[in-house]
Amino acid sequence: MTRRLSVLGSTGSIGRSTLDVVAHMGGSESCDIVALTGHDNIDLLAMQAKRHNARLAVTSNPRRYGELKAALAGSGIEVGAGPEALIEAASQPADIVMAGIVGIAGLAPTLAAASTGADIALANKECLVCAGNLFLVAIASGGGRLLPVDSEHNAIFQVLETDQRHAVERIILTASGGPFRTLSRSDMAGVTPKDAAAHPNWSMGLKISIDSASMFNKALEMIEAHYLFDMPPDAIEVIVHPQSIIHSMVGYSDGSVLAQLGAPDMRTAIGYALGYPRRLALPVERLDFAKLARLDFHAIDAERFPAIDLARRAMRHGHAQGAVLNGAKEAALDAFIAGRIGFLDMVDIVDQVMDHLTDFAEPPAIEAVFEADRAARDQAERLIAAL
Ligand SMILES: NC(=O)C1=CN([C@@H]2O[C@H](COP(=O)(O)OP(=O)(O)OC[C@H]3O[C@@H](n4cnc5c(N)ncnc54)[C@H](OP(=O)(O)O)[C@@H]3O)[C@@H](O)[C@H]2O)C=CC1
Ligand SMILES: CC(=O)[C@@H](O)[C@H](O)COP(=O)(O)O
Ligand SMILES: [Mn+2]
Repeated sequence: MTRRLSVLGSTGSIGRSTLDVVAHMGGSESCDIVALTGHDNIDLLAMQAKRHNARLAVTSNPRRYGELKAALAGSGIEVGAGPEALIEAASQPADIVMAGIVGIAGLAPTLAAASTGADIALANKECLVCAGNLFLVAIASGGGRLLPVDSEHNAIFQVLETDQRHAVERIILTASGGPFRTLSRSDMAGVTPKDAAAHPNWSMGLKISIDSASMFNKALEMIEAHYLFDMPPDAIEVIVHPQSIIHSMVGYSDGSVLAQLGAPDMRTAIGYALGYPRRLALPVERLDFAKLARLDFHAIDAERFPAIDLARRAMRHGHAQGAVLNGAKEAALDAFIAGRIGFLDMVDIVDQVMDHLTDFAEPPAIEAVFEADRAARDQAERLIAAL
């Protein structure tokens, strides 16, 4: 089967893995590439567009238009730049759109893609974290399917029996624990962005890697699961599983727990979404259980990883509190990467911003999400400046 595919964020970790899956499709499975988008990595974007014979290549950074145009001159590939061109790329008729842009920057183009009725392969977790109900309504009114790509949510999607939804008691998200799984809180105070980006199991973009170290990644994933699977906050558990082999689990009313396992390679989750409901043949490592020998599990230490409690607070509060948490987190993460604040300052800042901004209503439209995001960033910036 040939499907028309657009990749938002094709130059990133998810985008590159997506195109690798496409390149390995065989038999009757293939994709025609409609649009590819990147931001600053113009050389790679142009190379991908040529290699995959894309119809359109767009950089969301308007200052890079000339470079992209020059790189694709004579190729016959249409070129665009800037936020409007990004929305236009996302709105092109396609059967499936991979949402692989990092951060809230992925929200507007993914919503635009959803409204065309395309299936959305959702890697970008911030869409649901910041605009949960709004995003689900956009998917429902567009008529396309929402296919989770985040490895934990993809795992749950794989083991959630649709006709047994009434019997689901809990979902259990696994967390690797990141590079600081065993570090004391006082030692975490001195870590650098490079230390924090060194994920033990997964090769990913810089921001999600650092979020894994602070467990803000898991916090975002709890909120993502809350909306995606319509689960109350108390039915969403997190367990540390250092090997990242079990990607997540679903617990049923008869005591059964179903899990999805696999090597830590995003191509499995991406391939599951691109091929759904069929399974593709993929060149990922096969698990050798004799070599693995054991799988470990530990409770989360909430004192060392307070981001988990912030996620529960955001879910219980509802409304725009996911956007507040994420906006403050994105501002604090940028400040940490820039060397302006320490690792532990990030969670303190988000905590304080969430305490301060509690009055936003349920966002009726994307503008209200951006308003909450902006307020959270402004408040976070004030706290960062005062440190
Ligand atoms: N990487 C992974 O394994 C996983 C990622 N995710 C989620 O998927 C998303 C993407 O993550 P990942 O691939 O690691 O991130 P990367 O940083 O590797 O890639 C991000 C992509 O977004 C583009 N981009 C950056 N800034 C902007 C902007 N302001 N506007 C539009 N596009 C922009 C980048 O372009 P350029 O590089 O050209 O500047 C790049 O194509 C995140 O939400 C992450 O949480 C979820 C599960 C696993
Ligand atoms: C691959 C993926 O989905 C990441 O979100 C991954 O889960 C990060 O691992 P931890 O956040 O559990 O360290
Ligand atoms: Mn994940």
